Amino acid sequence: MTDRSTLVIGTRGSPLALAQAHETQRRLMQALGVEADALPIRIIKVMGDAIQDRPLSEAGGKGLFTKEIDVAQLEGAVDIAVHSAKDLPNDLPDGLCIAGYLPREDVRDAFISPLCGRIQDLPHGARVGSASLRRQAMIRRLRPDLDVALMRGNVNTRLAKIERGEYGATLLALAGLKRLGFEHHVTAILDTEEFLPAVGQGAIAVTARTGDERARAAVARIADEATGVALAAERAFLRVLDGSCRTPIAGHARLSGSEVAFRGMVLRPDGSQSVETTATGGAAEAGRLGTEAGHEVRGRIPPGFFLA
Ligand SMILES: NCc1[nH]cc(CCC(=O)O)c1CC(=O)O
Repeated sequence: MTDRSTLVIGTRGSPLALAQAHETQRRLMQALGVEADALPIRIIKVMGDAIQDRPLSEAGGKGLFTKEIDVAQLEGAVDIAVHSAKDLPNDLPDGLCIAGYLPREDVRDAFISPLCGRIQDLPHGARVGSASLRRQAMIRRLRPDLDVALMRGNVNTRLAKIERGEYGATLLALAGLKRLGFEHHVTAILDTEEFLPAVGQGAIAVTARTGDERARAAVARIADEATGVALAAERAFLRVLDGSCRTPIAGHARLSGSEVAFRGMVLRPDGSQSVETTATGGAAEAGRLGTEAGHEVRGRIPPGFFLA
């Protein structure tokens, strides 16, 4: 266990992860009325940042962005950890829990290209880079003629690849671009109607040891209820459908008043087919809503759907 007077924040070392850790630190300083030195940030190296030459879906295993942080947290080297909700596996290891989510950033994807203003206007066969199976399938659905290629690396690296002309366009989460101050790189923001975001996109999850009441109470002070409700629905949907990390899945829940509206989708990797559902229900039932939506979609997936 670390010093009682401090709460050590664990994070990956990518620029976006650090921005998210600093946002968490800032919010905790304000909520708890303490200085930054009471909330030290400790960077932990993770496998997902080391592998840059292949899709992470081929690198094997879940939690490539979280495992080493989980270990540090369970050993007591860090007390809370800051994760992009999107990169958090369905099941946390025993002994860790999501203590809260920060208020969600914009959930939408951004289109970035020096060539044109919209995916629809890209030249025939243009090379579009993305590492996300969901984005690859969605792009192919809109434009089967494009050359959709793997693009790895953190947000900064990907923007550099566009600037060097290695790719004609890419898609990135608007949330990450905003947090890095890179909004000016955005060519167009994609409506959730035509381009459904990933489960958890734009949300930051803060984890703690299940038995660490002090850390959990601190995070509860900065936790956003509406984001928690939306994420309960989205993560429940993912849990039902994600047999593997090779499945293009999208899902987005929104809370208005006490009602949750959810939309979820699975796509064939080549974008030729998709199965989609919408559901609404009470906020208290968000998890069940997502689970039922998942079962409903799963029941309509044709045989061989994912084997494109
Ligand atoms: N998988 C990488 C990742 N994890 C979270 C974000 C962006 C921030 C977010 O969605 O909260 C990104 C980059 C991207 O998809 O553009």
